[in-house]
Amino acid sequence: MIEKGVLIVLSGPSGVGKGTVRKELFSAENTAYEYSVSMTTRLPREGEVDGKDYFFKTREEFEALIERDKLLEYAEYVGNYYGTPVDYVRETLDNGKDVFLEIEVEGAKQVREKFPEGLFIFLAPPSLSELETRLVTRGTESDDVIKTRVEAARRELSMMNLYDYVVENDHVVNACERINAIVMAEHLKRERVEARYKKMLEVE
Ligand SMILES: Nc1nc2c(ncn2[C@@H]2O[C@H](COP(=O)(O)OP(=O)(O)O)[C@@H](O)[C@H]2O)c(=O)[nH]1
Ligand SMILES: Nc1ncnc2c1ncn2[C@@H]1O[C@H](COP(=O)(O)OP(=O)(O)O)[C@@H](O)[C@H]1O
Repeated sequence: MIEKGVLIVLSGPSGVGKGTVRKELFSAENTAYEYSVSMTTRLPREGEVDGKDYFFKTREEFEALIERDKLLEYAEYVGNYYGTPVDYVRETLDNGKDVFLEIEVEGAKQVREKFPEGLFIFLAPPSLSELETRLVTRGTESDDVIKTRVEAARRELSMMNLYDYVVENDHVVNACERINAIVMAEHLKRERVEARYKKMLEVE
């Protein structure tokens, strides 16, 4: 029987660097995780590819997916829906591969309820003022929106104790190293290594 993969959920407040850290993790040649491409109703940005960055859907299509129970979780974020395709996640885990989700906190909460055996990692900023600086430097939001995001971040930060681990995103490479170490430790915990070791001894 194949061991099931680990469902890794990376979440945290807007602007903390989730997308940046995720891209860095997946830029490595030998990434051990499968990235679950999300569904969204937001319009593609320049350079974004359907099926690679997101599956771009109309609101009607997205609502039909909700109706048909095709999403592991979904949330409305700044006027658009975002959600995780449940069939892909289940099939990939069943094939023994780790699945990586990079989602906002409301969605992560839903996954926690449906999938408590997941590995929940909260990406935290070094400080609230650094978070604000990152939102400003990203330059994708107006001053008003940034203010709302920082307020929301206060609430979101209080949710970090619901996670298995908190990783500080001081430097992107450090955050990636910490995440990889956590996943490796989780595998050890789940005794996959022991099982493999036993198998090796059987073969020899
Ligand atoms: N709940 C949920 N959130 C998602 C999903 N995919 C992406 N997100 C989050 O949606 C938010 C907005 O994503 P996006 O529009 O790509 O903008 P950006 O990541 O802020 O540049 C981010 O916080 C993502 O982590 C998903 O499938 N479910
Ligand atoms: N460790 C870091 N140090 C400094 N800036 C960072 C770091 N991680 C991300 N950033 C910057 O912060 C901004 C927000 O990052 P982003 O990945 O879009 O956040 P999120 O996906 O959590 O909303 C971007 O301008 C990004 O380049």
